[in-house]
Amino acid sequence: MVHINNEDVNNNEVNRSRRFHFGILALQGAFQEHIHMLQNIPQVSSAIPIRKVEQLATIDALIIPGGESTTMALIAERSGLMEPLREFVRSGKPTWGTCAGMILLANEANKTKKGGQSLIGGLDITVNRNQFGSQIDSFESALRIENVTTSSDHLFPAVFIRAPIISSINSPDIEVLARLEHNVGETDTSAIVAVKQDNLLATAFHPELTNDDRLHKYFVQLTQDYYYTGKKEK
Ligand SMILES: NC(=O)CC[C@H](N)C(=O)O
Repeated sequence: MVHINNEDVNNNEVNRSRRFHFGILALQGAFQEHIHMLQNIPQVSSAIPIRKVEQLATIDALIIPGGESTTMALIAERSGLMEPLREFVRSGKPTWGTCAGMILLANEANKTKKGGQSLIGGLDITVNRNQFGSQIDSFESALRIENVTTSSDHLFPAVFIRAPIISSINSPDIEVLARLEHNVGETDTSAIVAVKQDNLLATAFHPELTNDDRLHKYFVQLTQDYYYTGKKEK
């Protein structure tokens, strides 16, 4: 093994060669696809399924996948993961929620089952679950995404499956990254479908179900920036 003496090398360069450990919450839903997508990105050292509390300490960043947010929350409660997940998010470490994962990261959710549902929280947004109803169960839409698609680029192929939308932004710290490009049923182009707040990212759709890894690369970049430029504790 090559030993690098930190004092001989510019500290920054040493840090910038670092690769990162990603965890994907694997209680239910589309976690395997996220793992595959991350594994092909050079800066990713590992992408592991997270099922136990102690695994959270081994990762630099977390993805909460799509699936069924009520089921995921129930399993998380039962396996004692809910509070440690909240703690992970509170620590400021990069976390990305897709679809059901976005619902879980929201501080508030509408159209929840009777009695509400428990959330991890962290993002100052309100989400509307199942925004598109059963008539339009799933659809694909090409999106412009801030920081991810450039004007010369092709748009992002976003797959929406019983998707939520962000119905309200409750803090000036929320950056809107994407809105619907076309009306879908009753939902018009004002509907917000991707946001960022510090190191928290949320998308209403499923980027892991496409061949387009731009959002995964963006999340890896966010993780790099977080560990290179100092942690922004909240
Ligand atoms: N594709 C998805 O993740 C669907 C989310 C699901 N409708 C929920 O409320 O949790």
